Parts: sequence; C-alpha cells; structure tokens
Amino acid sequence: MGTEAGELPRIDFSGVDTSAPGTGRWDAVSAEVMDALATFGCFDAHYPALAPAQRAALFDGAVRPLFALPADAKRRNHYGPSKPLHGYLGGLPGLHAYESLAVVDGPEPGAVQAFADLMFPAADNAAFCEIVHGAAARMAELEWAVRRMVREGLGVAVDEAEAQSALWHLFRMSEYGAPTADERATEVRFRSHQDTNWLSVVCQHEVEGLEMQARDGRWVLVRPSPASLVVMAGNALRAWSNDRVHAPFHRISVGGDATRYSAILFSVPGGPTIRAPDELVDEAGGHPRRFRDYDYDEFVRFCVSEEGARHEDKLKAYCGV
Ligand SMILES: O=C(O)CCC(=O)C(=O)O
Ligand SMILES: [Fe+2]
Repeated sequence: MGTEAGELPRIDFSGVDTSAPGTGRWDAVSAEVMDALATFGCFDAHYPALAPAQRAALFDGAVRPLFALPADAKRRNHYGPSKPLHGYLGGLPGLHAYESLAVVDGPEPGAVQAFADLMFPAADNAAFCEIVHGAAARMAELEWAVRRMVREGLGVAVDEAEAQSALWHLFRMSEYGAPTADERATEVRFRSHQDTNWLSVVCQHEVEGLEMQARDGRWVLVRPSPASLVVMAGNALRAWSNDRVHAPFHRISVGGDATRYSAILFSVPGGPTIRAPDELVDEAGGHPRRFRDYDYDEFVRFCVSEEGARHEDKLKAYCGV
C-alpha cells in the first residue's frame, strides 16, 4: 500500500512540566495521549525541551563521528551473547546498509561515560558525553511523563518506586544508507515490525524514513521536524494494558541520496513477567484477559526465531488467549 504524509496525531508538550505531574496542561495532554495510543498507538510530540540546537549537536557532534569509526571499534560495543540486541548491530542479514550502536541505561551519565571510553579511548570525550547523555535524559523525561499518563489514564495506581525499578532504558543511535546505484529509488531498510518493549521515543534528524502503519493498513510517512519526537507503544505496553493500547507496525524506508540518522530511547521491562493488572481485566465489561502472562526475554527470542517470523501479530501468536 502507498505511503501518505502527515496524518499522525500531533500532541503539544510545550505546556507540560514533566517534573510536576498534574500541573499546567498535564491533564489535557494526558487525555490526548490516551486517545492517540488507543487509536494509532503513536503520536508526534512537539517537545521543545529537547532543543533544536541540542538535537543538531547530538547528530553532528556524536552520532556521525560514531558511525565514522572503524568497524572493529564499533564492535567493542557488545554486551555478550545472551544480549544480542543490546550493542552494535551491523552487516546483518536482512538489514542491508543499516548499523546501530546502543547504550544500556543511556539516560545515566556513568553509562554514557563508559560507552564513550570504549568508543573513543584516550580521547577527550567530555563534550560527547554531555551531548549524548543530555539528549537521552530529555527523551527519558518525555517517556516517563507518557508512561505515567498511561497509568493514570487507565486508572492503575502509580507506585513510583515500583514503576521505576521495573524498567530500564536503551538508547540506540542508527544509520541507514541511502539507496545504492543498483537499488530502487526507495528501499525498505528496516522491515515492518512492532517493537517488543514498553514505549519507544524516536528522534529523526533531517532525513525522513519512519513510516507508521495506521489501523486500516495505510502507511503514514512521519516528516522529521526539529522540535518533535515520535512516541509509540510496543507489545509489552499493549499486553500490560490488556490490549487497550495499540502497538503499531512501522518500518524505515530510505530514498534520495542522504544518509539517514536516528536516535531512539526504548523503555524496556526489567522484571521477567508481563501481566495486565487486575484493574484492567473485566470479563463482564467486555475486557476479558487477552494475553497469558509471559516472560519478556523469551518473547523477544520468539520474535527473532523461525517460528516467530511466520506470524505477523507475534504477541497474539505467542500468548494470545
Ligand atoms: O530509526 C528509526 O527511526 C526507528 C527504528 C526502529 O523502528 C527500531 O529500531 O525499532
Ligand atoms: Fe521499531
């Protein structure tokens, strides 16, 4: 199906203080967030707290220099065989002209420092750390606010300590090569998928490529803008919400002749089991339990297995009731 531009719900976060829930425009924005996540599963957030200059510094001062490093330097970013998707990805089958580098706990200064020391040993990497950590932290503030709005919107009591300890963040920076001479004018670089995690916050820089699928199957191209981020739900949030939140399919297509870069903050469940809280299960009210409890890591392994590859809706195939 063809791709159209500009139909994603847009939500203005400029009047939302992420450190003061319930104040200012919080409640009004919260209602828009719930509506967008229930219908589209995603929205375009106008979020000037990640300033356009800070975003430009992230891509020009950190992301581009990272990908310019030799492959063996980038391969130092790994977390061992049990965590194959946590570090450097490149040269993978089915992911032509795609590379990415990920920092576990990216919003924490120490994690970014350790990553910088690995990538640029014996260099002054203070500016790099400041830029990467600063951007990841601003994106994490938005993720935290949206996560809290969802819990409030669904009427599930917020236990902040529990909510924080149950999640961690992965900050992934990605590079997508423009189509080569022997490819078509537009190439899908990252095939259609749903994210497995809780929420994903995507920062596109100048070159478009992210396409979101609406419920009716149409593909919607999300034009990058210097003050907006795309927020989308993954299958863990979908399962936890007992299917009230939609986890949208999305893909990355490249055209033109410019390399595309993005930075994504994923919130990832830390505890093993994903289970919708009892408040969200209501047989009589038309909300019976839609998914069996499942182990997050086992589901991720299922998604990348041969069996998983056969199913479009992997969550339903894995643990649908
Ligand atoms: O690069 C992007 O804009 C998003 C990539 C993506 O969907 C992912 O890494 O899961
Ligand atoms: Fe994704």
